Amino acid sequence: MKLIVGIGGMTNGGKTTLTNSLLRALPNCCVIHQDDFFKAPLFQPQDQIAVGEDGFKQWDVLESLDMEAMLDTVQAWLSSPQKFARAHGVSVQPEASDTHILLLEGFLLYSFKPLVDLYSRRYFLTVPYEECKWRRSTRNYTVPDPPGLFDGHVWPMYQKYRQEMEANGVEVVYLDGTKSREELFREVLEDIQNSLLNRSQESAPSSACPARPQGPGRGCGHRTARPAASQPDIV
Ligand SMILES: Nc1ncnc2c1ncn2[C@@H]1O[C@H](COP(=O)(O)OP(=O)(O)OP(=O)(O)O)[C@@H](O)[C@H]1O
Ligand SMILES: NC(=O)c1ccc[n+]([C@@H]2O[C@H](CO)[C@@H](O)[C@H]2O)c1
Repeated sequence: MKLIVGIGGMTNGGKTTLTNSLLRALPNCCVIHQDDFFKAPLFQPQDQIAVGEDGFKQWDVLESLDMEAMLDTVQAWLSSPQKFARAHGVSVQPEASDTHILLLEGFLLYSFKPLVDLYSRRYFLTVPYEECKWRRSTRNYTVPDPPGLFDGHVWPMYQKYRQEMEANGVEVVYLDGTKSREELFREVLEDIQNSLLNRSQESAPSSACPARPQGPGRGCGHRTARPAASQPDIV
């Protein structure tokens, strides 16, 4: 069973923090960080990041990311999660060897069409504007934010892409990033575990579920876990 989970949402919503906790807790779990696909690798010239009419480097637009390369990496995982795990130093747990989870972490996860349908779960972390701006001001990015970047570029692009995502009907599970790290972790871990349980019950041979009270084609009637909240599992 393969599950691709998106940990998306706004800058400084807490995506990396949550992702790292989930990575430690979930079996056979790999991660791909969208920030690794900026067209400006560390220690190389940043000439692929356009400068806008506002004078700011346009970091927060999809064109600044090599999304084809990110998609290739996801497809490498899909074609052999075992091999991908080994190559990324994740040791496969024998007792859960048929379960593989891929976390995608990033701020523009749901704006690149070829990726959108690959997710089994799409989470979207948000915090209020003031909190976001404050958290961002405390960060040290490899390329420091020039003065005015947040209000002039980062926040307007966040609003634009979020509006597009919603207008396109992409279903996400919103998470309140002002909750404690522990609460967010528990909430998402439980939801992913329920997805796994539902998936394994759906794929169980029908002989394991002789009584099908929900009628043909509706899956196993022994479902005990909370049903998936927002969209079917499709991987
Ligand atoms: N639940 C939380 N409550 C309070 N602070 C948090 C929480 N989660 C993360 N933080 C803090 O907020 C800041 C951003 O967290 P993190 O790096 O996880 O966010 P992010 O969404 O990955 O950011 P970006 O992708 O923009 O770098 C960090 O200083 C982190 O310690
Ligand atoms: N990771 C980087 O190289 C980098 C460089 C410049 C800006 N950023 C910011 O990262 C955020 C996404 O995590 C975006 O809001 C970028 O502005 C990242």
